[in-house]
Amino acid sequence: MRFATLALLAATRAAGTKSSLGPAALAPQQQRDAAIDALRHHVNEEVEQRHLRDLLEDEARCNACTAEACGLYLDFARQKVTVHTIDLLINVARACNVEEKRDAMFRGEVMNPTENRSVRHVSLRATRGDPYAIEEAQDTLDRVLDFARAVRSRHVRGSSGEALVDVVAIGIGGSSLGPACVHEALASEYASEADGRRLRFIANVDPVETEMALRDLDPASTLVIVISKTFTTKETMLNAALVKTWLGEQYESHMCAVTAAAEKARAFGCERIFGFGDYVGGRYSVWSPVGCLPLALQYGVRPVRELLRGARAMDLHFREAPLSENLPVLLALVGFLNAFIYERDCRAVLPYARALSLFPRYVQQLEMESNGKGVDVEGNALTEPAGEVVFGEAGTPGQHSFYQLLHQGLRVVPCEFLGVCQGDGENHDELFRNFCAQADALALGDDGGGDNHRRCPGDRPSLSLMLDRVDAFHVGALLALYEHRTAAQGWLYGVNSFDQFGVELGKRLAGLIESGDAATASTRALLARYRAKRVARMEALAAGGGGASE
Ligand SMILES: O=P(O)(O)OC[C@H]1O[C@](O)(CO)[C@@H](O)[C@@H]1O
Repeated sequence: MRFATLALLAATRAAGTKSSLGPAALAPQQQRDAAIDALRHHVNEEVEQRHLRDLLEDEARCNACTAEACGLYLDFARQKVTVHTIDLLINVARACNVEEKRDAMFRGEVMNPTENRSVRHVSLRATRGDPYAIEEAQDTLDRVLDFARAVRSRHVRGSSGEALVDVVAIGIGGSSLGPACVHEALASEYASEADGRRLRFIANVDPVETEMALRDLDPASTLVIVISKTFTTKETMLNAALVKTWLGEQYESHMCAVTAAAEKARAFGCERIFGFGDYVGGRYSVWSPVGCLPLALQYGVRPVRELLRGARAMDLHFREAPLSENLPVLLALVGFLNAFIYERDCRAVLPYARALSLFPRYVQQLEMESNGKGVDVEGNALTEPAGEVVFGEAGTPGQHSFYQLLHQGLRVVPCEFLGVCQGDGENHDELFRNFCAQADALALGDDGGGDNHRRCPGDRPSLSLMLDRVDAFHVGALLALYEHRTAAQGWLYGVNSFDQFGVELGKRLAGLIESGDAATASTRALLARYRAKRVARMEALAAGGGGASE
């Protein structure tokens, strides 16, 4: 356990009772340090040594470790907490001004100081009367939905006069992961709304991705959406250029753009443009035309409205529920406890629902790009790491793969299990049994009948989150829950969750390589080999061979 602020704790104790140095008497940083030290001390003395097997026997404690909102039910009884730990965690949230920061975010204050931006994705799912609604965003949504209606009713035609039916969405990072995750989530429940339409995503600059996405699509009946907030992202621009060529000379009527840089989109050849403000970060943009346009084209207006309604319901809950019942805050506190106090570097997100199979990837960007920071919001080096390595996959296949490490490895990986109530038949029942059983197995463990090879130590923390069903409303609520959790956990860490300068360096070095100025001898050698192999392949082709045995 790290004790970066032990000195302050010692000073606090030396100065007398807790109340003599209570929160009100301390500066903000000291309040935070004191609250964290109190939590650390309690965990160290009263919780860490207690096995989850014992903690789970206390029924009152189990009941205290639940909360519910918007059709999502949280059970964190399998976390290494007592009822008192929850109180101390909430003290940490208060000392970090989580409520004040949340309110400032909703008011539209600058929450991203390094880029001098407000953070207003909540306004995208507001209704017109909400105090934090933005008229321009509401107008854009209306335009998006009108356009989707027109396309779906076959009134929008391509250059040859055919109606545009299938959609290819080109974008990367936040301009892809959210929309793709929701698309996958809705595919089964809203199959009849899709009515045979196809929605494909192209993110990776690997040309195989484009080839696979376009395979069996007809350019004459395909609408292409180039999604890029900046309209400068190299991968997206290269993929868009490839697809533009595939569309042929009359590409204009087949293309539209979603961007905050309309001029650049126009220069690329897109006339139909749906914008959004720079107050919406890429990874928080699924509620803008970034997500609403492809999803409304695929599933129609109603599911998109439901998605926004679910997210808005979570916004209201986040704004109004007391901290002890507030789902995003509780998730953030549990995450912080595991990462910061118990020093667990990884976290697994494990949906027991095929529909949520892209959710771990979505959360991965959301959290790792938001909270994977090395300095605090003022630029001071952090003394303890922020952010966790997030990974995961859907359903029982993981149990036959990486769960081995979860059960017996010495690395403890806190898990988040997502289960769904709705679902029929023996297979779904089995899925749900596994959702429950894995959480218990991790917590309880087993002595393996005295055989060390078979022994599972247990005492591995997890939480269980249950959705009533995977429909657009609950998916909206779920994504908004994780967005707010990410922001709240960022405030606990003290970082700016809304910039991402770390991703720039790799882009710059790729640019240097392009201009013949590779940064290291190792890279120069890799490039030389790459080029030599290409030359050999060309020579083999010219000589009539396939180059297969080069
Ligand atoms: O929408 P854009 O500007 O193409 O950016 C795509 C993604 O690239 C990133 O900036 C990271 O490189 C993400 O934050 C963003 O979601």
